[in-house]
Amino acid sequence: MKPWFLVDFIYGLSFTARQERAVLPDLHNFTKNIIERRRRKRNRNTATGIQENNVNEVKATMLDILLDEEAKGTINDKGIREEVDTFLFEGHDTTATALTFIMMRIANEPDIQDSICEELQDIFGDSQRSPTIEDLSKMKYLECCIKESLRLYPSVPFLSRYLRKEVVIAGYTIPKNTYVDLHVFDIHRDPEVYPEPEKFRPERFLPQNTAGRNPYSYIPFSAGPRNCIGQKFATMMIKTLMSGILRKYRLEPIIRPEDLVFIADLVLWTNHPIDVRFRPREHLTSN
Ligand code: HEM
Repeated sequence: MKPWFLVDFIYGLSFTARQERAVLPDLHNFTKNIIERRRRKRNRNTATGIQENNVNEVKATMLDILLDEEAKGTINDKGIREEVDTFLFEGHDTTATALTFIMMRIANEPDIQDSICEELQDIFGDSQRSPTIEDLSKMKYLECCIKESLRLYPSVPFLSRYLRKEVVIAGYTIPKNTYVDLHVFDIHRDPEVYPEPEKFRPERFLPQNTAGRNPYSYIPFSAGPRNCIGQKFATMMIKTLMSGILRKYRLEPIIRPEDLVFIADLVLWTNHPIDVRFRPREHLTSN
């Protein structure tokens, strides 16, 4: 953090600000295209009388709600773009990072990988059908693995808040008007809450083992009024992708967890690629 960047004028002269100005038009065009495509589709549907929220049609999306509000004059084009930006950028890198780390870790935990595959075998048998929402809800063990992976590798490694009021925590007074960083990465490695914190133990998240645990000791999706709105969707995405991959491939390690060198940026990353080997499973049968 460079405190002098807090002064807009100084930041505006920096190399970082120049880079930002160079890439911003691409980013805005990407979002504008998404909004325009939806606007055109809605206009076409209005002209032809198609109801989007008819069960036989595509369901109404959050973007539709925003476009409805625009028609009522409660939000403008820029406001819609900012909302779409938030969803795209909060949702993309975080989920991609979570997937990368869980694949790496599962590749390094062959017994745990076998247990996930047994669960998938119970759900799907030898069928290659796509998962339904009900199938996803049956993936209890995979869900524990996702939670354990997000404990060790939280996509958002720290959260920042600006204190408008003075706060006293454990006898320490933090004055108002202070920026506070909450180090999720370290909170998730507290040995008093998670004995042998570096070990990958999905059973830490079985209901009988989470009862009584302080809810703020596990915050990969943050907590409170500004927590992640996409939490359930992200978990469903990861289950869909991981189950799809593990039904077809065995994951084998290339990089070891102890070799990771982390970078705590806005999203957790490493200063090197994270490679995993995909070995096709032989027993695949078609159905
Ligand atoms: C594994 C995947 C994800 C992780 C770990 C994650 C984590 C987080 C965290 C920690 C925050 C709070 C940031 C803060 O308090 O400063 C957040 C906010 C948010 N997330 Fe996610 N997220 C994920 C996926 C998604 C997805 C898929 C979406 C959208 C479909 C999404 C949408 C949002 C939005 C809109 C916010 C802002 C909420 C607000 O400020 O009120 N996230 N996310």
